[in-house]
Amino acid sequence: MKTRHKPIAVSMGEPAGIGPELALLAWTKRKSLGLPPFYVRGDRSLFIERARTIGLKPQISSCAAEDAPDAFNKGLPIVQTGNTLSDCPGIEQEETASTVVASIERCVEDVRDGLATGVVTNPINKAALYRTGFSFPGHTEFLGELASRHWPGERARPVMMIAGPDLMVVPVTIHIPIKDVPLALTEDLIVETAEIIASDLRNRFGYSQPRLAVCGLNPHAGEGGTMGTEDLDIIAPAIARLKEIGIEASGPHPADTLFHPPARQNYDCALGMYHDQVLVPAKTIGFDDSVNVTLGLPFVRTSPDHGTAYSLAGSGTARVDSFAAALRMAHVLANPDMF
Ligand SMILES: NC(=O)C1=CN([C@@H]2O[C@H](COP(=O)(O)OP(=O)(O)OC[C@H]3O[C@@H](n4cnc5c(N)ncnc54)[C@H](O)[C@@H]3O)[C@@H](O)[C@H]2O)C=CC1
Ligand SMILES: NCC(=O)COP(=O)(O)O
Repeated sequence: MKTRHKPIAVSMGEPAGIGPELALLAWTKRKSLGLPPFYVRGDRSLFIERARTIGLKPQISSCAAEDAPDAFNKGLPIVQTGNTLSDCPGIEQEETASTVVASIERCVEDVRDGLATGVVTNPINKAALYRTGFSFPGHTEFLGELASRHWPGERARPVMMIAGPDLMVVPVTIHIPIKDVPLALTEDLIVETAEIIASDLRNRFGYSQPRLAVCGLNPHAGEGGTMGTEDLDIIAPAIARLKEIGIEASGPHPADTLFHPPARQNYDCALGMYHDQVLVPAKTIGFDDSVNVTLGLPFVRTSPDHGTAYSLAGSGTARVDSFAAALRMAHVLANPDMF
C-alpha cells in the first residue's frame, strides 16, 4: 500500500511578489525537484491569473486542507483563504494585507490540527504590513506569538537561522536599526540564543556536539577593547558561560575572517551580532540553496532565504531553488523517522 505523506502548508506571501509563481513553478517541477506534497493557503483566482501571466496552464486543485494530499496529483492545491484578490505583480496593494496575515495564521493552525506537518512561508513585504498595523518585525516573531497561542506551555522562543549546505548562520539581533544593536546585545540574549541553536542542532539536525562560532561586534572583535568594548564586556563573558554549560562555543571572532572556506571548517553555525554581519556571507555563498528556518518553535517552519523580488514578479523567471529547498527541509524536519 502506498503511504500518503501529510502535506506541507505554504502561505501565499506578498501577492505582488514572486511567492505565488514560486508555488506554481514548484508544483509544475515537483517531480524533478523531489518535492513533498504541499498546498497553498491563499486566493485561488490570484493563482489562476498568475499562472496565465507567466505562461503556465492553470492547474489548480481547489480543496480543503484535509484533501490536499489527493488533490496534489491533479493540480496545485489551493485552500481558499482570505479575500478574492486581483493579480497585480509588482504593485503593492494595502487591501491584500489581511489575506497575507490570515494565510500565515491558517497554515499554523493546520499544523496544530494535524492537517499539515509544517509550514513554508512565502516572502512578505514587511513595510507594507507595518503600514496596516502588523506589529511584528517579521514572520519569525509572529510565529513565536502564534506558537504561544496554539501550543501553550511549550517552548516558543523563535530564532532565525539561515541554513545552506556550506554555511549556517544565526543573527542574534534581527530586524532592528543598526544604531540599536549595541543596546540590544546582552549576555543573556547571546546565551539564550546559543542554547536554542545547540539544542535544535542536536535534536532536529542530528549534530551530536554542535560547534558554534560567535562573532565579535566591532572591527577585529574590538582589538582588545581599543575599537569598542562590547566584545570584551558582553560577548566574551557569554561565550564563557556557554562553555560552562557544555556548549562548544568559540570567539568572539573577527567577522571579516570567519567565512572563507578554511575558516568555515571550524564550526557548524556562526552567530552574528546583527542581521547583515551573517546574512551577507550566507546569501553570498548560498543564495539559491539556503533556507530560512525558525528554531525554538514547537512546529516546523522554513522559508526561502530571499524576499518578494517585485521586479521579477509576473515574469516567471524567479529561481525556485530556495523555495524548493525550504519545502524539502520542512519535510525532513517534520518527518525525522523517515530519514
Ligand atoms: N521571509 C520573508 O518574508 C522575507 C521578506 N523580505 C522582504 O522582501 C522585500 C524585498 O527585499 P529585498 O531586500 O529587495 O530582497 P529580495 O530577496 O526580494 O531581492 C534581492 C535581489 O535578489 C533577487 N532575487 C530574489 N529572489 C530571487 C529568486 N527567487 N530568483 C532570482 N532572483 C531573486 C531580486 O530580484 C533582487 O535583485 C522587502 O519588503 C523585505 O521585507 C526579504 C527577505 C525575507
Ligand atoms: N532577512 C531575513 C528576513 O527578512 C526573514 O524574516 P522573517 O520574515 O522570516 O522573520
